[in-house]
Amino acid sequence: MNKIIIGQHYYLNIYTKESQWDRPDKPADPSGNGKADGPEEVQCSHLLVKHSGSRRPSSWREENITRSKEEALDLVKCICDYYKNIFLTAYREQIASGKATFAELASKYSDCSSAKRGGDLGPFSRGAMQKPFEQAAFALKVGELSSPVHTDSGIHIIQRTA
Ligand SMILES: Cn1nc(-c2ccccc2)cc1C(=O)N[C@H](Cc1nc2ccccc2[nH]1)C(=O)O
Repeated sequence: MNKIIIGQHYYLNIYTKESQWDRPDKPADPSGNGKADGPEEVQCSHLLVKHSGSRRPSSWREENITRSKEEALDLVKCICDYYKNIFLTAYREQIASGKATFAELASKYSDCSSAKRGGDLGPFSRGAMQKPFEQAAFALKVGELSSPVHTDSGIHIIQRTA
C-alpha cells in the first residue's frame, strides 16, 4: 500500500489516469497506449461445446445436450488439436486461399448461436462477457488461440481476431 505523504507532489498521466511519485522520464503518450490494463476492446471468435451442466444445455445443433463435462472437454481438445494441426501444416495454403479454418470449425461444431457467423462475437469491452471468457480473451494477442476456457455456458476455444 503506497504511503500518502502530505504536501508532496505526485505526477498524474492525464491519458491513462495513472499516478506516480517519481518525475516521469518521458512525455505521456496522448494515444493512451501502454495502458497498464491493456486494450479497451477486443474482437474474438469462439467455438463453444456445451454439456449437461451448461447454463442452457441446448443449441441450434442439439435440442437437448446430454454429453458430460468430461466428454465436452475431450471434444474441445480434439477440435483444438485438429485445428492446430491443420493450421500449422496447411498454414501457407490457408493464407493463399484465405480459408478461415477456425470460422469453418466454429460454424460446424460450436453450440453458440454465433456459429452462424463462424463464431464471431464482434468487438466487446470488459464487463460484457462471463469473467473467465473475458480474462482469457483480453490476455490473447491478435490471432492467438486460447486453451479450453470453462464458463457457465460450457467449454470454449477462443481466437482473438482484433
Ligand atoms: C454472447 N453471445 N453472443 C452471441 C452472438 C453473437 C453474434 C451473432 C450471434 C450470436 C451469442 C451469445 C451467447 O451468449 N450465446 C450462448 C452461449 C454462449 N455463452 C457465452 C459466454 C461467453 C462468450 C460467448 C458465449 N456464448 C448461447 O447461444 O446459448
